[in-house]
Amino acid sequence: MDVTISQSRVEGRVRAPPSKSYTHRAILAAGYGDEAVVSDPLVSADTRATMRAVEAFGGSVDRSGDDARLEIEGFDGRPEVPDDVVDCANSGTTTRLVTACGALADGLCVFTGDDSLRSRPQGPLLDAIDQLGGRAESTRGNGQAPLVVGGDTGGGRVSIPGDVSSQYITALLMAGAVTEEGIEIDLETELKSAPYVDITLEVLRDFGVEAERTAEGFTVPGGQSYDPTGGEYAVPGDFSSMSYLLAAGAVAAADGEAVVVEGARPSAQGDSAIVGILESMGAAVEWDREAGEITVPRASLSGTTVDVGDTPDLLPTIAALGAVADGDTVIENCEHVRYKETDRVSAMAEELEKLGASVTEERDRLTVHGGESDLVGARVDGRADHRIVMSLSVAGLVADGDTVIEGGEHVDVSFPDFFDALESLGVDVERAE
Ligand SMILES: O=C(O)C1=C[C@@H](OP(=O)(O)O)[C@@H](O)[C@H](O)C1
Ligand SMILES: C=C(OP(=O)(O)O)C(=O)O
Repeated sequence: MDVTISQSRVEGRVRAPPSKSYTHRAILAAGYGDEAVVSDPLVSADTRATMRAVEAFGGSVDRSGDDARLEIEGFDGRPEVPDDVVDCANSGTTTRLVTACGALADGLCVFTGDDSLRSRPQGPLLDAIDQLGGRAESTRGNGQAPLVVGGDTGGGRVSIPGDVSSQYITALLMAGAVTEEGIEIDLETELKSAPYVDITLEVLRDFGVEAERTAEGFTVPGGQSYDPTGGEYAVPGDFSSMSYLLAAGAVAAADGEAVVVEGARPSAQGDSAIVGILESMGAAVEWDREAGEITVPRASLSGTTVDVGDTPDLLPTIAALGAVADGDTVIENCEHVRYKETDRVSAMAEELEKLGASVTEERDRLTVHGGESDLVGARVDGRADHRIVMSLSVAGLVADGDTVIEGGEHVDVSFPDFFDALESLGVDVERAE
């Protein structure tokens, strides 16, 4: 679907969608348990993939009502061998988290997904399962899905790199809790995307599961059960999704007006760093943490330097902001951002250039030379990647004329109502099937 964004001013209140990361974990945690309710979940293409996997392992997910509550019956620590191949669609989180779960099954599970998913790295997780005595293979022998996993793994000690994906650690911690022995994880390198493991530790704690950081990495004792306090788990708002709304306010709020984003209660999400990043670029952001509201008026932005080691999903947003700001915006420590739905470092460099921005791409650094020329509307490729689509939409608010973004439907992965949210803020959005 092509989406056309016209140069627009924005104002008003908008609610952030629930967190994708928390929703995935809560659904799977409920699956590992006996039964639980997940309230305020994100229902999107990616989280539906995790729901399907829980069902494939023998659980059930009741979405009746208005999707405000998921009633989940779990498989109680013993995943069944799925009747069929499990389709993880576009979701890296689903793939990694359910792969470790599949290693507990008494038989073989097959996990696959779309073209993008089947090009993402899974090798270190397969190797870890192998170290635990399970069976884990890539059908093409290239460390990518389709994956065949099983072996009734009982736990143990693994050594794994931390600089490819933190999701491997999350996957092992979640599965390790229901193994006999538990799992000790030794990190071979520095951990990238570390706050996502903090989210995992928070969700595990809320489901009554003990796990912790150690000098070498992480540890989770075995023989535990998943059971949230009061049988219910509430998902907080998503700061990665919020980043587009906040950026929209900073680049395009009407004179004397602001964008107010609701659902912004503090949590373990590293992507709440977007607030400080906007401030460092000159925006007068106000965050009422108790009310969970962030207010952003338009600002004359200037370039900044950001290390995205902890916050890879903010790279596209920061790159779009950099294209509007004056001076250089330097995004450092970003090699792992190349292993996402697409290579987001290249994708943002190439697509922002189509809008007239000047960008220098290096393996581990992206520099956007803002202020050299005004952005001009053009046809850009969303690369079938929700975050590229949403970030280019932010740039489109400022570009002179119309910006046509190909593949707008991919926002369904994490923020299905994204274009409705923009419209509610006053953006002129046209969707062509
Ligand atoms: O665990 C999670 O919920 C996520 C971890 C991050 O991935 P990596 O750990 O692969 O960097 C992030 O990019 C992704 O969107 C969600
Ligand atoms: C990389 C992302 O998700 P996943 O790894 O789950 O595909 C994302 O949402 O930006």
